[in-house]
Amino acid sequence: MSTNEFQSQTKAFLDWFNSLPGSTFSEHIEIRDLRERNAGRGIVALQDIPADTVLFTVPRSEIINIETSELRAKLPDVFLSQDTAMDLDDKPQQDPWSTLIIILIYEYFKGDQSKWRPYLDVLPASFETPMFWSDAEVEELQASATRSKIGKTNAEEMFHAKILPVIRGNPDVFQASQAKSDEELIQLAHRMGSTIMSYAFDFQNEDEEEEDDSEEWVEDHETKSTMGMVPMADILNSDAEYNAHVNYGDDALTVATLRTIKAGEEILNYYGPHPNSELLRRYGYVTPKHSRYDVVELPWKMIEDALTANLGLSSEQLESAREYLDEDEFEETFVLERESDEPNPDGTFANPAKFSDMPEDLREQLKSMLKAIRKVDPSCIVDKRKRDEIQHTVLIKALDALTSQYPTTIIEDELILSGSNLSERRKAAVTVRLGEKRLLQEARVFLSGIASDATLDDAPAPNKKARR
Ligand SMILES: C[S@@+](CC[C@H](N)C(=O)[O-])C[C@H]1O[C@@H](n2cnc3c(N)ncnc32)[C@H](O)[C@@H]1O
Repeated sequence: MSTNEFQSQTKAFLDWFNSLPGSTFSEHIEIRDLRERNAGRGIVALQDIPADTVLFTVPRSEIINIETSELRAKLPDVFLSQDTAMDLDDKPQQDPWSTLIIILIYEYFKGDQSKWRPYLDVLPASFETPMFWSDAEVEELQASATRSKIGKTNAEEMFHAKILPVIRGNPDVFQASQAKSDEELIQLAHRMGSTIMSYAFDFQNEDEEEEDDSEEWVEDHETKSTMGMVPMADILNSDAEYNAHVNYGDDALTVATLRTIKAGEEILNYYGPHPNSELLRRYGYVTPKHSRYDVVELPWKMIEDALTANLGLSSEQLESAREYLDEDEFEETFVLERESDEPNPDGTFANPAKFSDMPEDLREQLKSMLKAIRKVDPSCIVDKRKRDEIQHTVLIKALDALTSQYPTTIIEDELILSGSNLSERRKAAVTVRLGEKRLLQEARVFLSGIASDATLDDAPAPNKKARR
């Protein structure tokens, strides 16, 4: 898109936003074209702005969600089932995700008649997330577990089950849809789904959350959450260190600075403590600062393979040992991550993240497995000291096995990244896999640092992890 076209869309959006009753937009900030650094639009400070300054205000009435959309009244049956959490007349129950996709498709088809048209015009039509990558581009992620999370097929199954029937079943409501093939509608659902993934805000149980925000509770009440598109708040880009945040007021959302922002600095929101793999999957970009949250998924199978090789177990012995393990507690994969404090209240970090221990649940499962093997064949593991040695060796071997599944080394990846003419997608993929390899290396160094005669149980206790 030409710079002129891009800027006139930005201006139309800002004029529209300023015309909304109850909206505010500080004269000390500006929406800027950041495409040169592949960041689309963003908001930049025009002068130094002190901490705790409100930058803009978005009235709740202008958010696109089930509360503000006319669709709820037009298609009560479709959205009723979400409230009652029941399937009605075999119609699939809509969830917050599918609900917002349908609402956005409805507004898209309304074209100029949509009250959100200038806002919809500044939302993206294409995406850099791996869902839209070629096979060769995905291959660049190498052994990253994120490859199994791209989920294009699942998304399309959902669109066929929940989105298409609503549109096709209500041609008078989605009038412009009649000229579209099913395939075109699926592509439109992809576009809206990806927009939601990288732009929507989650208004999960806001009122109740104040009473009790334990993770358990949130899981129990998942169906009550709603998602919404918040004009202007979603123009903010993000990084692991950020300088602004969104306050959820009763009538409006306000965005305020967390610390002094210098003239020319970008205003950055916080999308969450995501590893680069997740940032890429959801938002289509990566940043050096997010690598502190990188994770690696270690499959239990690799631990078992290392155990089998180390102890010379037969597959029958392994099977028998596995039967002793508690099925309900059994984990197939373990997440390796660094210990990272929560960001400071001003959005900065006090300390770098640091690998401080193998996952507790992995150590427990390995210990249980070793006890089980001892029951199957007492000669394998004669005493506790031997058991600790085996644990140590097996963990190192498993890390090495996982590392060897990445076809290139850390040094090779660093060389690739320092080269020129790298496509943005390749750069992102190499950054993700390199971050995972570095974490694996740190885990290995950590394990090697524990003297082989010390027990893993003597390893430093993990401190509080950042909440995910
Ligand atoms: C909520 S939107 C932010 C506004 C967006 N830049 C735009 O032009 O509409 C999220 C998207 O912005 C981009 N983005 C956000 N933070 C970024 C960053 N630090 N670097 C590069 N791109 C970023 C990514 O494309 C992401 O999917």
